[in-house]
Amino acid sequence: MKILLLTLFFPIITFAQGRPKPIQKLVVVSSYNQYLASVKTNPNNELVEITKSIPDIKLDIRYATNDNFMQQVMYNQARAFARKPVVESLKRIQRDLNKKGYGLKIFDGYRPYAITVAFYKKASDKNFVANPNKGSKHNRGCAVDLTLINLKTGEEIAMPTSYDSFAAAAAANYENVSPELKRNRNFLITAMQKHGFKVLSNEWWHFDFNGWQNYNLMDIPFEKL
Ligand SMILES: C[C@@H](N)C(=O)N[C@H](C)C(=O)O
Ligand SMILES: [Zn+2]
Repeated sequence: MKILLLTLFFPIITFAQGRPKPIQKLVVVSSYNQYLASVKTNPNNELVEITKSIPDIKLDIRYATNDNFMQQVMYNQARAFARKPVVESLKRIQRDLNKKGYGLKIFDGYRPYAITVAFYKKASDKNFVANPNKGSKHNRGCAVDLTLINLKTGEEIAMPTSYDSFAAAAAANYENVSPELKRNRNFLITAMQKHGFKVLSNEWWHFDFNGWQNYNLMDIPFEKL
């Protein structure tokens, strides 16, 4: 009986153990018509231009300038987009912050997949850029890079590092910073968390929108949107 059971189960076990995990093919939407169809099916898929929904929000789109870690212009247009529910949440955050004398400044939103590929190729430290094998939440229109400004002066609120610094102090829970910087960073993180965003552990400025898994990776340039 024992032998019979072993003979029956052995091939199944080896098959299950020996079979390599199926490689998941990455789906990246690069057709504008396919994107339009997805919006028709679900209006939440729309990539909304952030300034159209929040006209008073400040932009500093570094990837449309040379002033970024790539030291080259990556975007032809200084624009920022995100999926509809992401922008709606940003609007609520901006409203909350404005009441306290602060505002948001956006460094980046939706990022076409091809840009993530270029980042990964050139970045000196791959811990600060998404691996194209998985793609970035920016490619899904579900991540934003941002900071706080003083509403009266328009000046940035001091943070532990500059944007896109590859330093250890960029970590969202880095301890060895002054009480003031820690307060500012935590104030931003709390304001974002309240409306559905989660900070990236090694980048205080990068926030992923909860539910990003429901959105496809995209490779459509800003010019088409
Ligand atoms: C490149 C940096 N601003 C960034 O967004 N990094 C994360 C990890 C990403 O590429 O998704
Ligand atoms: Zn980011």
